[in-house]
Amino acid sequence: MKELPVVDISAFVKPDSSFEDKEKTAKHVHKVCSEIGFFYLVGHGISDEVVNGAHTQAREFFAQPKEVKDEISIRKSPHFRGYQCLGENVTKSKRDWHEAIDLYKDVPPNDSNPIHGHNQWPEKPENFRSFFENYDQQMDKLGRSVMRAIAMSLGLEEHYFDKYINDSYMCMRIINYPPLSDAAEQKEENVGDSCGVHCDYGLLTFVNQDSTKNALWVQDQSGEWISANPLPGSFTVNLGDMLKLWTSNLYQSTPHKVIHTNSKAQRTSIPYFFEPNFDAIISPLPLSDSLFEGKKKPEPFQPKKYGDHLTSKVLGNFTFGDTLVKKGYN
Ligand SMILES: N=C(N)NCCCC[C@H](N)C(=O)O
Ligand SMILES: O=C(O)CCC(=O)C(=O)O
Ligand SMILES: [Fe+2]
Repeated sequence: MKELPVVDISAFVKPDSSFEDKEKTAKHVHKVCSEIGFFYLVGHGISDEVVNGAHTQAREFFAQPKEVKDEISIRKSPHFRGYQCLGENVTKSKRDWHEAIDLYKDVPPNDSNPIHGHNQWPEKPENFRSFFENYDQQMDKLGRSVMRAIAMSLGLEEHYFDKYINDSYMCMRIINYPPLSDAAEQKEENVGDSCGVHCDYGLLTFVNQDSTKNALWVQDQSGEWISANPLPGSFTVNLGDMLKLWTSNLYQSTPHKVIHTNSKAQRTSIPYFFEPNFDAIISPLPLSDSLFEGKKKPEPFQPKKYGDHLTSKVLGNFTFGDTLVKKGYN
């Protein structure tokens, strides 16, 4: 069985690393991003306490009765932020069998786009909000470090991406997956997977998985599905659509899905999406032909504003999407 590669990012996390150490890491990053676009990240500097704490917070929130969780229901937010119950998220017209809290960068509501607004935070657990605000800060810093490695891996200056990510539009999902068999037992209609096949929308996703095995699956370039079993001490990282666009398909925005069937236990996972600035225009980078060794360099893609891509995806993600369209959000 194939396994995902491991990337040690410490040369970009520690201050005062040598240029040689960074170059070595960047070379490896290049190989991994062009071959699969999914890897385990170690040497990231985030403490076990923070990594595990996210699961403790998540489990405590999801263990509450539905009425309590619905106090911050996403249906109450015109900004797509808050709690979505089982089956409320949709992927490729099928209902996903998970419940989640969706968070985005907190910004004043603004008529230019429906997603802009404030998050909904639960009353309990008590320190949930401060925990995840701190988590966001730490992950944002890590995202910038990995983007410096990505810049060098593409033969660009280390800080090339800084101006595109200095106001990154954070997205985070705090997810709970009951076993998929529950949906069948409860005769739920139109349920697909725990989370159906999709690619992520931005730059880098840092998935903080619990220890459940054989749940997250990744499709490689040959079409084979590989299990992204959690590796203790690592984040499971994948690239999003904006890196694929930036690199004209040299780097992969890898399709993945979640199927949680193999146990009676709930699975928690907290993907942190490190994104460009909302208004960043992503235009294909002027990459050297030599980077494409062996591969055909495709015609550059059309430039896109990241925020437009995010909005078009998010608007289609919920069972109540039609209502939103009728309300004039689309
Ligand atoms: N912010 C991100 N990347 N969220 C990914 C959610 C994936 C499932 C969603 N229903 C979909 O179809 O995309
Ligand atoms: O549950 C996971 O580990 C991954 C979830 C995911 O792919 C997503 O929410 O985009
Ligand atoms: Fe994903």
